[in-house]
Formats: sequence, C-alpha cells, structure tokens
Amino acid sequence: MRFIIRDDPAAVGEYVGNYISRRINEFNPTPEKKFVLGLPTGSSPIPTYKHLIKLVKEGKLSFKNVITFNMDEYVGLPRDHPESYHTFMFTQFFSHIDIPPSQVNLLDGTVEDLIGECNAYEQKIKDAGGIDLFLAGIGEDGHVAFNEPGSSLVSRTRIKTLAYDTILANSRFFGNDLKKVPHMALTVGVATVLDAREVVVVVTGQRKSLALSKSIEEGINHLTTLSALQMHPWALIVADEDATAELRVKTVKYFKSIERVQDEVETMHRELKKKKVNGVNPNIIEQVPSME
Ligand SMILES: N[C@@H]1[C@@H](O)[C@H](O)[C@@H](COP(=O)(O)O)O[C@@H]1O
Repeated sequence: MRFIIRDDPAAVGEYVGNYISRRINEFNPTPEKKFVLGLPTGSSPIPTYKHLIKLVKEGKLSFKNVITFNMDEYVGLPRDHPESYHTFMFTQFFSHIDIPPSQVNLLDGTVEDLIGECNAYEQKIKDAGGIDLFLAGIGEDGHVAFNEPGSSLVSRTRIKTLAYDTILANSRFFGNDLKKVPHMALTVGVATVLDAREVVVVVTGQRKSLALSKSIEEGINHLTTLSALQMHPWALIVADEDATAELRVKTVKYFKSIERVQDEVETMHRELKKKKVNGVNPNIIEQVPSME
C-alpha cells in the first residue's frame, strides 16, 4: 500500500486529480476500449473533482471514452432530490466535464426490485471489463462506500442499513434532522472495490484520523472495512496533515521517507511502459520491498 501526505485538502485534490488524469491518459482510452472509473460522493473528493474539471477545461484530459460507476446511493430518495448521490455527482462533477451521460452509472435506490438493481450493477461492471481505478473516501467509522462496521469483507453490491454514526454524520446535509436522513442505501461491496485493478482513497480532516489509523496501522477487520485495502495489490491512500493526527509519528515518518523512492519507481515504471519493453511486469511497483 502506498500512502502519500499533503498539506491540506486542496493539495490532496490536486495530487489525486493529477494522478487519475495521468492514469486515464496513459491508458489512452478509445471508443472500443474505454477506461472504467469507480467514483465516490462526499465532501472529501470535491477538491479532486474540481481539479479534474480544471484539467478537462484546459484540454489536458477528456472523459469521452471513460465509463463511470458510482459507489452508492440512498434508498428511497428520488434521483432529483437535492441530496441524492445522483444529484451530487451531476452538480459537482458530471455536468462540468465532457462525459456522455450514457457512460455514467449510478445505482437507483427508487426501484421496486432493489436486489435485482444490485445484481444488475455487478453484472454491468463485469460487462464493462471491470473497474480500472476505484476512487474512494472513508467514513468516520472507517467504512468504504456504505460498507458499515461488520460488513462482510467479501461483500458485493447490496442493500445496507446505515449505522447510527453515519446517519448522524450525514444529517448535516439534511438540515441536521435525523428523521430526514435515509436509513438504507445501495452500495458496492468491499469485494467490488477490491476487484478494481487500482484503488485510490482520499482521507482529509481530523475527524477521519482514527479511522485512518485503524485502516492502516492495525490488522484487517470487518469493523473498519477500509482496512481490507491491505489485501489489495495496488492501493494508494492520499491524506492531508490533519487526517494523520492519530497516526504514530513512526508511521508518518516512514511513509514520508519513502515517498521520493515511490515517485522514482513510478517514473521508472512509466518510462518502461512507454518504451514498451517486453516482459515487464506492470505491477513492478509492487516489487519494491520498502513499499509493501
Ligand atoms: N457513502 C459515503 C462514503 O462513500 C464517503 O466516503 C463518506 C464520507 O464522506 P465525507 O467525505 O463527506 O466525509 O460518506 C458516505 O458515507
């Protein structure tokens, strides 16, 4: 697992935005071979979305040949509700970039057959060739998507009842009225996230610091579902300084000290790819012992 620390949320957004942009451009997507991107909602990815929008406006990035799959959606909120994740994604991101709406996928929490909706979503991801890069955030209790504490670490897209802490955290978007916050959601599973070829997680703010510590400094545990990321062959967490408040000084020093080496290996990896050297393992980055 790679772990990068930046000063503040804006710097995190710039780093992650550039990272995703580089991945899409290196992939060189075409109408026949589209890049498949998994996306989250929440306040944490907003600076990343802002930076990606900027890159599109500057002509440095295009989403014309990108397919997106969002992580989750509330059950029972109409798609045009101001707090639905559907509305959030179009307001914050999709309306500002050049992605054809037909390539945007979001779960629909208003359909009658919610189980059928979840199963069809998993199938749609498979049919698209799997997710190339899944961007994620983290809940205050360490959840990824809506995989609340106690979720199976091999879970797939399904209906979840939200934890009280999550309802409380999300009530800020519903006029602080707990009764207005939906209590159920459709969410991709932990295994759906882990199936992606690459996972990038944005963690900002002090209120996420305990969850971050539990995810990377302790063992894999279904009470902190993001900790399952430790099993992923190519995961990256990008945090701001505030989010590191509960980490051991040793952990922060370690990851800061290897960042330079990580960058060098990334550059080497890119150069090798560019030269199309035969027989190069695309996961060469994983072979650097200091990064495991
Ligand atoms: N389902 C979403 C998660 O995907 C998101 O990571 C989390 C944190 O949101 P924020 O970034 O606003 O703290 O909120 C919700 O629970």
